[in-house]
Amino acid sequence: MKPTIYISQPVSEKVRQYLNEYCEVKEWRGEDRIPRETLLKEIANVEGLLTAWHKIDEELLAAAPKLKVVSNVSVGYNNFDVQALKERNVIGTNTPYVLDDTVADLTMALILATARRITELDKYVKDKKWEPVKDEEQFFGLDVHHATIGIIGMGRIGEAVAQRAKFGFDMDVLYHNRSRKPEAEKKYEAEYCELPSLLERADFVVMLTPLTAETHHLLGEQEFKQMKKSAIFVNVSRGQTVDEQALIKALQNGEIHGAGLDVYQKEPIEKDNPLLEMRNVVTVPHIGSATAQTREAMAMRAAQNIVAVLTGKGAIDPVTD
Ligand SMILES: NC(=O)c1ccc[n+]([C@@H]2O[C@H](COP(=O)([O-])OP(=O)(O)OC[C@H]3O[C@@H](n4cnc5c(N)ncnc54)[C@H](O)[C@@H]3O)[C@@H](O)[C@H]2O)c1
Ligand SMILES: O=C(O)[C@H](O)CO
Repeated sequence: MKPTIYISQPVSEKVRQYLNEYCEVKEWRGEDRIPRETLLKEIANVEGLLTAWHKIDEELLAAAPKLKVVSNVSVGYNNFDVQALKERNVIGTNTPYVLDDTVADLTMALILATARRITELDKYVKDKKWEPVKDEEQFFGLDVHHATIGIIGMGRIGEAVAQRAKFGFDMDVLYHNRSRKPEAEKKYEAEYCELPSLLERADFVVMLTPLTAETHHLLGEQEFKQMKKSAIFVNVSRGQTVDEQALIKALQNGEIHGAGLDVYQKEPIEKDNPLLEMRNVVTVPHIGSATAQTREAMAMRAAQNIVAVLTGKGAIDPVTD
């Protein structure tokens, strides 16, 4: 008999067909995101759950006593209580590698858009304010090429950003990571720095660590003060790796030049968040991996993880801590 799984978010026909080969598939078909109470009821008898954003904690695991695997359609798994999964012998999986280039592209887009004021000046043109001017200084931005990038979290995506920065834009690459990466140092002529030194030297500070207890508010008031006044901060990791109030203050006080943001303390961002009023801040709605090809690859990888566990082969991408 095939194991039953639950899919709490839309997947393509191709992914559904693949899962159907190995599993009885139950699926959320509502217009909106599935409410948690509904999810808890739906998973009462399933062995696998494919999800992307639900909190996977003791309450959810207790509601699904037959569960063997929770497969996240996401590389970040800060929605998992890993200890609770371990205690219940449930395997958690994520989707590394398949999204690295797409997220790195978005990171470079945020760097460029903020430095060259793309969204601000796009609005200016579309607001029909463009008139012949004597002094074009009002349109000036900052150079990205040959500047110094500081990558905090030199993992899979961090390296994909370093590759673009080094070979696409001739940038000097500094990085801070849990451990040194000699191969990356060679490949991108990257220099390892302690955090304060990276913050002092980088023109572009890019946050790419996972959200963990250790990285929660890794950047706060003191760290923004350490950055150059001309620095641009880019966050593509998780909103909570940064103290958002401190970021807002640093921008308001001119302690940094600007910010490019894909992630926020609260998502969707609150309508009265001061970041939304700042011309020097580029905001996008958590779209790091949001291309059709990459989201399909992520969903397929998540499906393969579920099947691998439920057919006894062992997870391809188990999360361990
Ligand atoms: N915005 C988006 O749409 C989007 C998309 C993909 C990933 N992400 C985020 O990016 C994160 C990174 O993804 P990845 O695939 O590169 O992960 P990864 O595990 O390959 O890399 C993370 C790196 O951060 C380092 N790190 C961890 N804790 C640290 C600390 N305290 N100080 C310094 N370095 C630390 C690790 O050593 C590792 O090298 C994900 O966990 C996710 O939160 C966001
Ligand atoms: O961690 C991830 O994969 C992204 O944030 C996608 O949601």
